[in-house]
Amino acid sequence: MRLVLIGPPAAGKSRIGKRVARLLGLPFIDTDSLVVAAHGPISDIFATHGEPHFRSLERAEVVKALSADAVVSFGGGAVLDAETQHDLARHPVVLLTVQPHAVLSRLGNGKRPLVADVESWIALYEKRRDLYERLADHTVDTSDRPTDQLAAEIADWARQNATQPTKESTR
Ligand SMILES: Nc1ncnc2c1ncn2[C@@H]1O[C@H](COP(=O)(O)OP(=O)(O)O)[C@@H](O)[C@H]1O
Ligand SMILES: O=C(O)C1=C[C@@H](OP(=O)(O)O)[C@@H](O)[C@H](O)C1
Ligand SMILES: [Mg+2]
Repeated sequence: MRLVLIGPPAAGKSRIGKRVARLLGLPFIDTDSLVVAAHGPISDIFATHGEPHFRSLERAEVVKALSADAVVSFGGGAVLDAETQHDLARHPVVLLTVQPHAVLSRLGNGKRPLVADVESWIALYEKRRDLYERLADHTVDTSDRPTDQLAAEIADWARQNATQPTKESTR
């Protein structure tokens, strides 16, 4: 079984994905963690080489991640890649959303070069919203519920829906 979590920064993809993986007894893969392990901090990559370079490193890790039976949490912008969009048609995709009121307290660590504050987060989300929704098979809002509860709900959805070999015929 494979499950992919997408959504805007601070939606909880990394934290909730890890818990979902544990509940399903699957490995957990976070594409950002793979990029950091191979190339160093994301903010350094953006500062030194720019966003397009980060996106190509990210795409390479997405390809590796999608070849494993695992719960895979993407970085928020991984879905901008056209080939990744195409690849996602073959995988069950859960979109995690979060509302602006819940974002501020989650943006603490300054590790996200594209979202310095809630205003930039809103602008980024508005630009990507249609894309996220188009790619998703199931959507869960994470604004006002504890991560354990959200992870249990997503794991239940996955048990019922994520074992189909393909969803392309339903698109
Ligand atoms: N449901 C939630 N309720 C409260 N805080 C959350 C929730 N989900 C995630 N967080 C917190 O929000 C921050 C961002 O979560 P993270 O998993 O890194 O998001 P993403 O990977 O989508 O950017 C982290 O500090 C995390 O602990
Ligand atoms: O949305 C984006 O473009 C990004 C989201 C980040 O990951 P999270 O969504 O896990 O914060 C990280 O990949 C990078 O800072 C770019
Ligand atoms: Mg993350």
